[in-house]
Amino acid sequence: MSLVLSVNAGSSSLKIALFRAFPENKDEPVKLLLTCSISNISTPPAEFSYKVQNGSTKQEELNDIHDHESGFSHFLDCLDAEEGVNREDITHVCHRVVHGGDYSDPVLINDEAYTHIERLSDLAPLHNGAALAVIKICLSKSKFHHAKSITFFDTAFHRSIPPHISSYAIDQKDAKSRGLKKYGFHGLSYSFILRSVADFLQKPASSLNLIVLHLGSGASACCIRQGQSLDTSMGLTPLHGLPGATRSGAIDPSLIFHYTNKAGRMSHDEGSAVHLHVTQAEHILNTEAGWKALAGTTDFGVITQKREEDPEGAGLAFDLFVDRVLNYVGSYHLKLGAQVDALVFSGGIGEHSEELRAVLAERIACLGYASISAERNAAVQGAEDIVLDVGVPEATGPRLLVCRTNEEVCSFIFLSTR
Ligand SMILES: Nc1ncnc2c1ncn2[C@@H]1O[C@H](COP(=O)(O)OP(=O)(O)O)[C@@H](O)[C@H]1O
Ligand SMILES: CC(=O)OP(=O)(O)O
Ligand SMILES: [Mg+2]
Repeated sequence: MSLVLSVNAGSSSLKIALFRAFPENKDEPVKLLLTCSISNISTPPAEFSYKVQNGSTKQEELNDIHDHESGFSHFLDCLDAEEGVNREDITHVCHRVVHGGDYSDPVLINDEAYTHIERLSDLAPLHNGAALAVIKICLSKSKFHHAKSITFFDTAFHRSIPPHISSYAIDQKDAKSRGLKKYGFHGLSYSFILRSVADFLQKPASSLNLIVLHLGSGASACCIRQGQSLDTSMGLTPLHGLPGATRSGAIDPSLIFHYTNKAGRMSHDEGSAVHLHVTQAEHILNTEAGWKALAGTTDFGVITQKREEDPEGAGLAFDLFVDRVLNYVGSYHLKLGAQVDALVFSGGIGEHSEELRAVLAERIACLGYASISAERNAAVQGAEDIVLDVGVPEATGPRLLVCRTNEEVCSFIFLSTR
């Protein structure tokens, strides 16, 4: 018997799952033992939830968790108090690492891989550093005696994007020497969704054309053709594409050069302009923009509730998000030659916002997509299924699905099928 820990360091969350595997007996089913989820990780109080399968659940707000490292340490304290679980039995720790550059396969962490991921931290400032902080704890012999740490990269799923889509229209010699191209992210989520939707539709994954919306604190869209990523909305970094909890998403790149910390003033406004260093502008666009800037909250649930009473804040944020999502659905529909099996909603917002699903479904109905069923849409919240159809039962055209994504399981499945 061996225990496998899977860790997903998201921008606002840390999600962890512990599995029991039987490497010596392939017929013995793998068992999920417990899960832990810490959200609002950098805006205390963090929400800590810890659930033992068929056992106890702990849910609390904690002020002493302020980053991924303190969150993971708190999880380990809970794990140590768990009867029947011995940390010594953990043989593998799977880590989701958002930016893997040109790595196409999972990597066993050694000094070289660690340094490589560290170097890529500038390209995923909200993510790679957080994952490395957790990896560092797992590499410490006092914490994990025999465990191997393996990294699974979000970027790997998008290696199939062809050059005319992944290249930027800049000098290709510079672009190639400096690795400046679209990498794309949320790849573990997209590969879990592809596998789950294929099971649900009972079709081979390699035959599916999907438009998938992973809408969470970081939000992206992916165009999947014949089971492979053809395009995705994030780019060189996870900042591009759709706006998120604290990220601006796509902007005119020139905005950076006109941006001052006295919002609205242009650089030619002599005397009053406050010049920001480019890296400060990048920091603001990553951490002070998105819902936080528009509506004063990072919670899309609150935005949804307040959109009528606060049209200039929450209302603007909601409508702007709908507009940006439509940009991608429309263009991906064309890239797939209108041959789409399903549009899939996922991520914290996609899985929980009945309202956003309803508004988006209404807007894309003109392309022949299934009409949304109000009843099925409302029933998503209480359901346990991984994939749900929210279209009306007699619908024709591309299906409307919701998939509860699971990036922790995805890396584990990869490990267990090798
Ligand atoms: N009921 C809800 N309605 C709308 N949005 C929600 C709801 N519940 C959670 N969310 C959104 O989901 C986000 C978290 O998404 P998730 O994919 O779990 O995050 P992360 O990107 O950190 O992995 C929250 O910040 C919140 O905006
Ligand atoms: C890539 C990314 O934005 O990830 P997350 O949504 O987990 O922050
Ligand atoms: Mg996430």
